[in-house]
Amino acid sequence: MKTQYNVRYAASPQDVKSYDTSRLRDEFLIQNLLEPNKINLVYSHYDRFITGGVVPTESALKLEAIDPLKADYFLERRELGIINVGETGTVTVDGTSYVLEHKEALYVGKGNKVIEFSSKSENNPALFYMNSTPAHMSYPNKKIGTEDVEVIQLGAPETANARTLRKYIVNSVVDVCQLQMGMTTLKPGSSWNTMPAHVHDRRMEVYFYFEVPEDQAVCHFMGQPQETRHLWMGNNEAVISPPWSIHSGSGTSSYSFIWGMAGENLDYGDMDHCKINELK
Ligand SMILES: O=C(O)C(=O)C[C@H](O)C(=O)CO
Ligand SMILES: [Zn+2]
Repeated sequence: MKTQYNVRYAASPQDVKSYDTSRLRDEFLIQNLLEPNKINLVYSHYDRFITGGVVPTESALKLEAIDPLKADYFLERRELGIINVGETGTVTVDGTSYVLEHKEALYVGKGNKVIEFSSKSENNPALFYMNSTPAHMSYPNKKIGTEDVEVIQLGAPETANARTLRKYIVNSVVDVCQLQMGMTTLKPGSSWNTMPAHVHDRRMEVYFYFEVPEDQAVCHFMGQPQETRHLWMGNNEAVISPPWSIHSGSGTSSYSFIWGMAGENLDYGDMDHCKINELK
């Protein structure tokens, strides 16, 4: 089987308080997303958000509908965002090909039937990271190059949180139903992302950490602001953040991550910030 998937259910914050390390990791951590010649998908019941990884090597890989969708094709009722974190690759959507270089993205609207992924080089493949959410209408497909993104600088070296945030799939760049995606890169010497931390009860979120050196790690914090937990994460791993949870991390080196969100609104700035000195 070239397409593999698993399902994650939603949990109440009251229940999550009692999870031990392995239960916390089983419920929220997503490992082994990027495997050669495979499409790996995780279907979360938080906003029915799908997190995926596609690594085409010897042949093209086709995105098939998975059983939980009970759909004739994957995008029958969904939209899709793809960011290539590997080498040059191509995504073909109903016969139209989009070449995605490293850190380029593609938005694919509801209703597109045949989505295929390929790499220019089998030995240096594309690494397609994907997020997909239910969609109520069909918006045009759009490639988002590195020059199309909205870039903001956040944090400062003094607070170890200097970082560059790039908005790829937001409604000021591309028409979308509910999906938002972007990428944040820590500046050398800074370790903290998303600090001050925030929650947004209106949206869930998934973070995918990459560019984490092999022998380094990111400690990701989740949970209600006064009841936090942590998960140690390695390169190319993702973590599901429920709407009631903070999502913030500190790395033992600089790193990047892709954030993806879905839910009640498309307002990137709709966040309830937490006072750093009140976190528990
Ligand atoms: O570094 C940051 O801050 C982020 O990247 C925050 C995410 O974009 C986010 O959590 C949006 O809700
Ligand atoms: Zn957030």
